[in-house]
Amino acid sequence: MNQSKERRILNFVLQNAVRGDPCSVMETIDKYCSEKEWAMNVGDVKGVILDKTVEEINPKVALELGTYCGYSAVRIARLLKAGACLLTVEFNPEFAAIAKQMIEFAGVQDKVKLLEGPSEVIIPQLKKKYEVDTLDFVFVDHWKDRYAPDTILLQECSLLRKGSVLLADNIIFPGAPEFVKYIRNNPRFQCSTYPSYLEYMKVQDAMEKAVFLG
Ligand SMILES: O=C(NC/C=C/[C@H]1O[C@@H](n2ccc(=O)cc2)[C@H](O)[C@@H]1O)c1cc([N+](=O)[O-])cc(O)c1O
Ligand SMILES: [Mg+2]
Repeated sequence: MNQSKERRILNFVLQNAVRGDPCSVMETIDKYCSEKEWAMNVGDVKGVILDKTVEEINPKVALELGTYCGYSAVRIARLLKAGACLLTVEFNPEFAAIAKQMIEFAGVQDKVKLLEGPSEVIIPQLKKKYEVDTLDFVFVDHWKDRYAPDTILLQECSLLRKGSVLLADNIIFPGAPEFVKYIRNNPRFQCSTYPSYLEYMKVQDAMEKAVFLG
């Protein structure tokens, strides 16, 4: 049976990127997805907003919802300081297997823990099973109708502390209207919007940054 797009992206990286070099892996994925097959990586334009947010926070414990092929996991992990870690949640076994190989090829596997399962199952396990106290940073990039319920779940599980930062992708396209309505009207979050462009396309998109006020 013919291989998936995600498998083709991984193979292109394995054949063309420099092993152990996260930037090379990111550039190679961006090259493939802008020239050959579009894919829903955060990409090189919105990726700069992600970079700046991670560098500003310098998180010790970061969470990503929606690993996909591992592009943003590599992007985030390359910026983490010694002793810091990224927990990334993926529930599609095929994508998880691809992301695992992508993360290892990039050489950031010591900073990344890939958790397989749906976010609504994994989030309540973070404290006891994965020994998380609170999260410094959360990159939200999974199913758009899960953004709001999972933000609520993070609070219910006491995983956010004063100053925890959420960064959500795709606020404009495909859009996450329930999340935007929830977060911007919630006095416990300080929100700011970063207009940008959809990965690999001349289509408007934006990222939303929400700081939990405790
Ligand atoms: O739909 C989008 N993203 C959904 C991502 C979903 C990913 O999150 C995982 N997951 C992990 C845990 C879960 O609980 C649920 C899903 C899924 O298995 C998938 O790997 C999207 C679409 C466009 N677009 O242009 O169409 C652009 C983007 O940047 C996007 O992010
Ligand atoms: Mg996205």
